[in-house]
This record gives sequence, C-alpha cells and structure tokens, in this order.
Amino acid sequence: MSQSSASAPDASAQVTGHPAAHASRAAELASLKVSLRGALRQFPDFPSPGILFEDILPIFADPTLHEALIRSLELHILENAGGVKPDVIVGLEARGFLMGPSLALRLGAAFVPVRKQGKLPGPCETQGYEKEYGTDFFQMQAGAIKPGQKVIVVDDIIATGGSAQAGGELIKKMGGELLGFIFLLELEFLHGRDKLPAPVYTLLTGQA
Ligand SMILES: O=P(O)(O)OC[C@H]1O[C@H](OP(=O)(O)OP(=O)(O)O)[C@H](O)[C@@H]1O
Ligand SMILES: Nc1ncnc2[nH]cnc12
Repeated sequence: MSQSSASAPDASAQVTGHPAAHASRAAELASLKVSLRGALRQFPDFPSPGILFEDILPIFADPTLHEALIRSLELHILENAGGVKPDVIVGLEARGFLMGPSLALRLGAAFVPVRKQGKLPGPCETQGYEKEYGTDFFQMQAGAIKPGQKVIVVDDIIATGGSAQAGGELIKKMGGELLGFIFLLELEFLHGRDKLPAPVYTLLTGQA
C-alpha cells in the first residue's frame, strides 16, 4: 500500500491513526464546522418567552450541509474512538432522529431510538427529565440495547443536559456501556455537559 499524505490519507492510515491522516481529518473538520455554523438560525422567545431557539433545519434543506454534518460527526468518532467502534447509536426524539440513522449507517452500527413517552409499543424502560423549556419522559423498548453493547448518544443540541442525561440513564438501565455523547451544538452557558456520565463532544458552541 502506498504511503499516505496530508492531502490524501490512505485507508490504512485512517484506521491506524497515522499522523498525516489525523492532520487531514482535523483540517477537513475545521472547514465543515464553518459551513455548519453559518446555516443555524435563531428565533427569540420560542417556544416560550426568554428562550432563544436555535434552528438547525436549514442544514437538512441543503444536501451539501447535510453531508457536512454527518461527515463531521463521523470524523469526530473516527478521530477519538481510539479504535473502539460503537455497536449502537442512540438518537433522542425528535431531532436526534435526523442524524442518528445516517451516522449509524456510516459506522456500521445499529440505530436505536429514545422516544417521548407513549410512542413505543411493548414493554419499555422509562425515565423522567427536565429540559431548558419543560419536563418530559423518555422511553426505550426493553431489550433494545444488549448488556455490554457500546453506545454513543447523538442529538442536535445540549442545553441543560436533562434530555441527554435521561437517555444515558436508559442505556445504563439496560446494561449498555456509554462511550460518549455527541451533539451538533452546545449552549455552554447552561453547563449541560456537567450532568453527563461519559465524554461529551460538540461540533459547535453557542452563546444564546
Ligand atoms: O439539554 P436540554 O435542556 O435537555 O435540551 C435539549 C433537548 O431539547 C430539544 O428537544 P425537544 O425536547 O425540544 O424535542 P424535539 O427534538 O422533539 O423538538 C433538543 O432537540 C434536545 O433533545
Ligand atoms: N435554545 C434551544 N434551541 C433549540 N433547541 C433547544 N433545546 C433546548 N434548548 C434549545
């Protein structure tokens, strides 16, 4: 196999974490983040007074940005997993469903949804939580995660961290091993990551 270069790392370099591949992926990721940042829209006082709502939907209206988002999440996992591949990507309803299935396919992992209470058939585990603008209950179907499976949770935004914390609790109840949490956007001033029991990665940070 040929030597890799910074501009075009070969497949073995991607797997082994060759320094040239690392530099190439870091440069690619930095450029993708700039495009994604420019696509976000803000709506004051939605869904309630005092909340500055970060709208991610323009990303999905543009195939180039959509690809940039999924590729950015994949790059982060390739770069930071240390050779450990997730068995399962868990997405949180609803906006985690926009990203989770595509990411799972890229990684050759299963996708499992966490849904709001009352949406899933059959026996479920349930966890209550508080988020930036309300309270809710999350559910996951019993047996959706097998004991010992390695899991990454994905969602669009971490605000107070209540939603992601509840998703993590459901995974722990089923005996899954939480590798980490990954988000498009973090509202840092709410310190949500402090609630989470595994490494947290966010592509972008917001000042809302
Ligand atoms: O960190 P937190 O304070 O918990 O807030 C973050 C959560 O809030 C939003 O979901 P929301 O419950 O509004 O549901 P939606 O995706 O169905 O719109 C967002 O998609 C996250 O899941
Ligand atoms: N400010 C915000 N914008 C969009 N989604 C959110 N979820 C929780 N807080 C949010």
